[in-house]
Amino acid sequence: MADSSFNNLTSLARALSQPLLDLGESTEVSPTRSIQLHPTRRRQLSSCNSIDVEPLTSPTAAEARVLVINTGGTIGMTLHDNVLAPKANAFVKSLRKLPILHDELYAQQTCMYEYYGSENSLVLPLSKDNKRIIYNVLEYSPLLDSSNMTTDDWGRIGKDIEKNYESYDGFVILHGTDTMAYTASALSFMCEHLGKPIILTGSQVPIYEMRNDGRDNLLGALLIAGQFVIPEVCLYFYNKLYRGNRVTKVDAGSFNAFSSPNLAPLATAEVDITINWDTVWRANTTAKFQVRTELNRNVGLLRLFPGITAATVRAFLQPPMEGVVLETYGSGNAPDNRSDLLEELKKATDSGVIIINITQCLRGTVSTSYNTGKVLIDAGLIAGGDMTPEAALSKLSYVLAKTELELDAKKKMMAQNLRGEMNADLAGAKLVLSDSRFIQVIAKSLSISCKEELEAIRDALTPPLACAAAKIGDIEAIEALKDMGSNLCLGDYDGRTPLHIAACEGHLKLVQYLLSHGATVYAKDRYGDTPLCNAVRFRHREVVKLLRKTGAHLSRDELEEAGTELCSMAVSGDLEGLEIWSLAGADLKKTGYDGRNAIQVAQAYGKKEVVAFLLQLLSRKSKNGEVIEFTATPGGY
Ligand SMILES: NC(=O)C[C@H](N)C(=O)O
Repeated sequence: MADSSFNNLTSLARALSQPLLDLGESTEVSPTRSIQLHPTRRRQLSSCNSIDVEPLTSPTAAEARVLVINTGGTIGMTLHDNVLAPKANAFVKSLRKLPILHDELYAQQTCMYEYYGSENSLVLPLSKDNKRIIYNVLEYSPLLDSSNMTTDDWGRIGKDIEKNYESYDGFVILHGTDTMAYTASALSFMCEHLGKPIILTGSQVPIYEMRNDGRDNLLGALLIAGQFVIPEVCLYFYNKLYRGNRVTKVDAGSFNAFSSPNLAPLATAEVDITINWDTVWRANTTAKFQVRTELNRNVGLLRLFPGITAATVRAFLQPPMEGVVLETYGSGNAPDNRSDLLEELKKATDSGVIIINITQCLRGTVSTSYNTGKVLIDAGLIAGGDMTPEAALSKLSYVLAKTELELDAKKKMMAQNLRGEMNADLAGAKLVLSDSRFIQVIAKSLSISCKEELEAIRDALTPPLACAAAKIGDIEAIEALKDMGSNLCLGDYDGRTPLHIAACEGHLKLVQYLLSHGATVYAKDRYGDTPLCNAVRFRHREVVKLLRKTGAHLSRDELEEAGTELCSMAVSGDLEGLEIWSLAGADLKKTGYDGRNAIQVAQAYGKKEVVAFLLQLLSRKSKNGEVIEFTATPGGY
């Protein structure tokens, strides 16, 4: 019954998805995460009554965690002998004294330092959306002016994110502005299958000065990193969030220092923070997050200028050069009457140097509209579209380091849009829901005419429709909704996304589909549950495995709680439950509330088959490729 009525809905949705009127851009609601305090933290919170403080006004405000990596830059500089230089070990101390960046009372009332460490933990005041963003600052030594940064520093940042990936909801990188666009571009390529926000920011005036842009930039970056699942490397500056590989520094003396000439901002922080979800890169993979730190340094940027000599070009293209970004005129043009130059370029590409053609213009793309552009294609150059020089260079460095690839595969990768760094072919651009007849028929029947009301209807309707389709595993219906422009990572009124529902129901194929079309494994519903928690609870083994493969993980609190859960399953002989929890990443040796682990409890209750099963699971579990063997000891574990 439910199926057939939904099929009708599906065909209705599909039939009505034809464009009728142009009603402007779709601006879907944000998949804001509802991060609630987990029982462990709540218990910790309720037991911390040793401190004589006022009772909490909002004890159940959701908490999110952000890691701030402070690499240096003006934001943390002070004047010495009339020049600015980074000052070590001063940043956190100064933030503690700023009420907009740290709420000491909340930290005290919730015994936050006991739980998250006292040295570098801070907490923002309650956000407009009733969220608490707890952040830890990891300060590098030495702090660097970003002009001193090298590819090794990018690698260090990447590794630190990888190491801490599962413990935080988002990452903020404090960085000097001078080379921030390079680092943002490089990280966007190095971070493969990213599912969480990484936001670079800094300032033009040190945070220690009375008038500065550092406080606002840090605050905005933290609020976005802690509240929105934007799976991208971004740059936040002067109230705007940009895609990191689209920006370039355009002003040395203004707070508005960056520009993203070929892509509108991903978000703006005005009275409200508005995310442009249509532009945000959507996850499309079931692979796990990883950071590639190998980068090829034999790359360079060469800017054409009238009268450049063939000798200069030849010298630049000499070994060990392996990849060059050639900045050409206008829409990708070079002199077609300079065979000496073109020959040098051709010789280099023939010998295996990859040369990417990008424009010297701030805005626009390379094309082959002119013969002066076509000659470069004939010389073996690859069109770099509308990439910034920073993006093109770091992409080249990343792609050339993939030693497992042949030259042709590397060239192909360079021409592809890997992380939204270049404009994909816009032919066949997707329909947005506001263009569809479906929404307009509803709007008409409700006598709705203005764009805002229409958007409100659309945002209210599509997530529950997608969830209803997910309930019965109807991939076609989900596909129809997606084609109408629906964002599949949006949740219903309880923050439950189609992925949550599909995980509960065990629809493996749909889970696979959703993960390949924008759903995020990091979505949390109103109760703080992730799709992984749901799949575990409803015992869908294969779904658990797929979500884990995609990078889903239990939170620190859930891992803590797992000990007690495992013990009670051991007592009841619930082998299936034990296996599912183990697959989800629970530590089978984790102790429960009475200090015993599941094996000890099973032994105490004489559950021999449970002990044997747990031992078998443990011996199967491998860490870093090593099989961990456990043998029963008379005293237990
Ligand atoms: N505003 C800044 O951060 C500039 C500084 N020289 C840097 O890039 O580290």
